[in-house]
Amino acid sequence: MRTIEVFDTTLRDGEQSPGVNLSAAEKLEIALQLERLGVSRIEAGFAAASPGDLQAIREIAKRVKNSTIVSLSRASEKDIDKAWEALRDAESACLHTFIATSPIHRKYKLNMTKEQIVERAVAAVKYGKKYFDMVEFSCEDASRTEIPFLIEVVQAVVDAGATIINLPDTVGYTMPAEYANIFTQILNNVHGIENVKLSCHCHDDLGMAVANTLAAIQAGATQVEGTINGIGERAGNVALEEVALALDTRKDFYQAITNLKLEEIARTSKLVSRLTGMIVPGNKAVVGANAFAHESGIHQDGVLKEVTTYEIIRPERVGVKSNRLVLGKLSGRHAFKDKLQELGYHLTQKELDDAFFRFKELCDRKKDISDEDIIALVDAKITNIPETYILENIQLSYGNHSVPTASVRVRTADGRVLEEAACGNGSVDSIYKAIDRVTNEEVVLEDYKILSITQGKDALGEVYVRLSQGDCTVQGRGVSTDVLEASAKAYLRALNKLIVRRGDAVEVVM
Ligand SMILES: CC(=O)SCCNC(=O)CCNC(=O)[C@H](O)C(C)(C)COP(=O)(O)OP(=O)(O)OC[C@H]1O[C@@H](n2cnc3c(N)ncnc32)[C@H](O)[C@@H]1OP(=O)(O)O
Ligand SMILES: CC(C)C(=O)C(=O)O
Repeated sequence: MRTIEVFDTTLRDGEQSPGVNLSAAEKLEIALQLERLGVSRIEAGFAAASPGDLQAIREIAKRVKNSTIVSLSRASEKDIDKAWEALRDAESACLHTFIATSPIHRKYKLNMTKEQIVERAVAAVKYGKKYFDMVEFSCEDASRTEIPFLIEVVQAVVDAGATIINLPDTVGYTMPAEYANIFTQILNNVHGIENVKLSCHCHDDLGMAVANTLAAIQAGATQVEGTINGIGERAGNVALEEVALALDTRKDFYQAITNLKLEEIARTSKLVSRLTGMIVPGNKAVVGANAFAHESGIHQDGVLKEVTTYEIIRPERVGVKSNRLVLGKLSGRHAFKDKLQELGYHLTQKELDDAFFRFKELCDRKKDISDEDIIALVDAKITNIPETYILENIQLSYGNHSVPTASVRVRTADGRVLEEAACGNGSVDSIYKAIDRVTNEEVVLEDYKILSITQGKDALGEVYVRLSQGDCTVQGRGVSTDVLEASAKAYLRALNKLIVRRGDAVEVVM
């Protein structure tokens, strides 16, 4: 089994994400977490970019002890001097110098001939070696460079003393087989390449970063460069957590692993997301909020029976506490029952079927079903009061210049359907007057309270009422996504209790 070294560039290429600008303190916090994650190298910044970046690299170099600290520099003495200034106190330091080698970059950006590129690359490596034992050289835009010229440049910088050679797919252009071929060609044609580390560095412009990285590893790369959460210039860099998990999960295929402490991945991802402001999409591999969530009934049933039916990574492996079965309209009875048991309910089959039916009804009205929704749904039924009146329908006419009018239809325990309408001082008052008429009851409304028990615009509302009739006082509770419906349910429930207390109730089966 080969061990692939991890070179993290979250603080350099990751910071090249538009909108991201980390302070020195934020960079240090991320660097310390990357050290805990176990990355071999931390590219902390580009020392020549600004005094602030130089200072941040310097702080990181002083504090981090177990990872090598790297600064990027152009192939220029001025930049390399700055990198040394930033890294001179590091326990372990590495210079990362680069120059573009592709025809497009040579012609349009650098305006240099092939000979000048080789000369500049060699000079930079030699100058860097005066300060640093470890010098990485990158052929920027390697994947669009003529392979014979790439071999020539790499041979020249290896001879000049580079200890790591990086072949970046700078613009995310290459395809896995092509990228693998570049590594094969370099390995087969550069003398002494076996004495240096060979690194891959992929961007995700065509969504190929992970595939290309894995292809390079298969072809012999010994170091992977990337960022946490895949942040970086344009479409980003390869997401290191995805590469690490692909290798870990498919050891059988790649015969290679990284030495990352995988259980630190979730924490690292959250920290990077929080400090950079780059939100991780829910469906992102390995670290997305939904990466270990199962939504549909058939999957949930499978996971409950044997987790490996639908999970190829155990959440604990990457530091996530557990998987989640998300209850919603696509869930089935197995997952619903499991959730009820987790919440402490042990229902009979009939109660379960009834609760499941009402759960599906709620799902059609509410997108996110929380534990509180389920508790409210079950509790509303579980108190088992015989229902003399069951609410069938409410209709309301309301306008700010008209008198609110409600029409209420109820079904009685013996099967009759009754309907009445009434006007009131407000919507709730009109509903309650219509219920009084339809039930032919005279009660006093002693108290009315409304609460939101779940969150969001479609939250469940909970209404409490207290009614009295003579000496008898009863309470009722109603729950619905609609507060007027919750109000009607609470009132009817209290009336049903009142009827039970008087001994008039017809026993109904739940
Ligand atoms: C693929 C990558 O991600 S590479 C890293 C990219 N990251 C960054 O650029 C972030 C940090 N950069 C910066 O702060 C600035 O660009 C600096 C400080 C490095 C340079 O700033 P300036 O001197 O104002 O130059 P500017 O950025 O406008 O242009 C880049 C110059 O460097 C030259 N250059 C580009 N790459 C290299 C290289 N690897 N080696 C030598 N020179 C290079 C360009 O040809 C251009 O030179 P010119 O001024 O003679 O035309
Ligand atoms: C400097 C190099 C390694 C780079 O970031 C790239 O080519 O994408």
